[in-house]
Amino acid sequence: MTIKLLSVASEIYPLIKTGGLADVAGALPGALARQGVQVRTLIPGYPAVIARLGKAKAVRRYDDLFGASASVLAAQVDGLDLLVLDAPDFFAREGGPYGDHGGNDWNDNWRRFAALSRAGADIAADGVKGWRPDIVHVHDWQAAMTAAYMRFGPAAHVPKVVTIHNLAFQGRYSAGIFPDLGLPPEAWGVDGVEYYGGTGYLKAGLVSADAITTVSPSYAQEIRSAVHGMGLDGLINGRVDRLHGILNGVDTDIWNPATDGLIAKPYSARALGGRAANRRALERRFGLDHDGAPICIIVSRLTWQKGMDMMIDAAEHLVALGGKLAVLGSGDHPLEGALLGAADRHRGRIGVQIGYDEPLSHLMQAGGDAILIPSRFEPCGLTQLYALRYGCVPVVARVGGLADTVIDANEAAVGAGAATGIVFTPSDPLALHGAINRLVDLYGDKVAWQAMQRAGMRADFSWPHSAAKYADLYRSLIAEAA
Ligand SMILES: Nc1ncnc2c1ncn2[C@@H]1O[C@H](COP(=O)(O)OP(=O)(O)O[C@H]2O[C@H](CO)[C@@H](O)[C@H](O)[C@H]2O)[C@@H](O)[C@H]1O
Repeated sequence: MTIKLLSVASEIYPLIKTGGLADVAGALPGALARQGVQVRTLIPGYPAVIARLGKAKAVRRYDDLFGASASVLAAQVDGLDLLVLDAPDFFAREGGPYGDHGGNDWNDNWRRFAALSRAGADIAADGVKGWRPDIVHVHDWQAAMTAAYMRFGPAAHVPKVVTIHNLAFQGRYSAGIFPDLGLPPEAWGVDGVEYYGGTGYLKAGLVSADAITTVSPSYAQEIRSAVHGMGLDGLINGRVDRLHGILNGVDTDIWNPATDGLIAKPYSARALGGRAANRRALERRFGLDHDGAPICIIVSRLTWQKGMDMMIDAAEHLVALGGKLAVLGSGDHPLEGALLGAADRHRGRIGVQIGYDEPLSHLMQAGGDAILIPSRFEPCGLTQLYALRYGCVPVVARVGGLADTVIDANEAAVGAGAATGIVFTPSDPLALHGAINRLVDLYGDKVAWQAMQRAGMRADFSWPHSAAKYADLYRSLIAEAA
């Protein structure tokens, strides 16, 4: 039996992306189709989305959705079956999906994402033009309230899955918004949307879901602890029988060094020599010296989560050892400034580009020798998966999905040809320095290094395995609800 699934997300690649959530929301529908799951994805009608719609049909209209007139448009874009919440009052704005160009969150985000979630629950209840979902899968706090609206409304019987991509973002607001959310009074309370005296969107989703998933097995364990649970560990432990860790995958149509049109020269594990042209292109792009020293790359949000504050010292250390560094990212302004300062001090050795540049991220994976990911926590991490596929050796902290996907180059693993990267713990400056020492040493041993590159390129983190796990989960929840 084909399963009809409504996915609700606040971003989706290739239409709108600020991070890994978009990659997952964009790749899962195709992977799930091969598992007999037909996905339609509800997303907000940001300008970038509306611009791509072409011929779209209004399949639902609202005169007053949290004070705005809105409609749901159905369209196919790049093979994605989309339902777009077109609500210009909420989404037709200059800036990013969550805030203005200056990085300030919109102050009506509570209303914008309650509206998205309300629309999701309405589609779950009524369907659109005869299409009714058998199950609803929502992503992160921006969509999590869908599960609460469903639970306290006519779609209560439809199974709901909430996926946590990052517990650090929870959608916490004051208690004062509750009367405007349009939920019944019984939704207020410890088993509902109330969260430490305020309103918690992700929390409301987690208590309302039939299954909670997160994006790696290790992170599923870690969030049960106070250190990584970010205030929700009690709730998560109480629902542990409903908790699943399913690893993200790589969209191998987009991330394939043999066919990638965004890199200087395609290559494969058998013909690694092709990387040299990408390496040179990367050096040119970042103004790095042309020499044989290892090039480390960073493609990341520049934040505390990603351990980027540790990178300022670590960059000095890498340069002192003769290495080079190319950074692409944006985020905390002081960190951006500090990295630019390091690049100024070390011309030819450190290059920094502040901003978001999808094509450049491909060239970096293809030309970099190693990618540095010193995250303090990492629900899954996608850049190490792309790196593995591109023969760019990951140097990662042993947390979350990083721990689940990279095999450390200890003596035994190197001897067995199994090593795929360098894994260090804890996520602190000392251990990061140690990892950089190991990286520079290992890079000097060309045979061991290439063996590591090839082992990483052979590792299979494509979507079929994970999509099968999601499909099994959906089938069991549908059977349970029947
Ligand atoms: N400046 C830039 N220019 C171009 N591309 C850039 C970029 N900065 C980042 N990217 C890209 O954005 C994505 C980031 O994905 P990650 O999984 O690493 O982290 P993120 O923290 O956003 O996602 C959260 O959700 C995902 C999905 O579940 C989890 O893997 C992760 O652990 C969790 O923190 C990658 O595709 C990367 O290439």
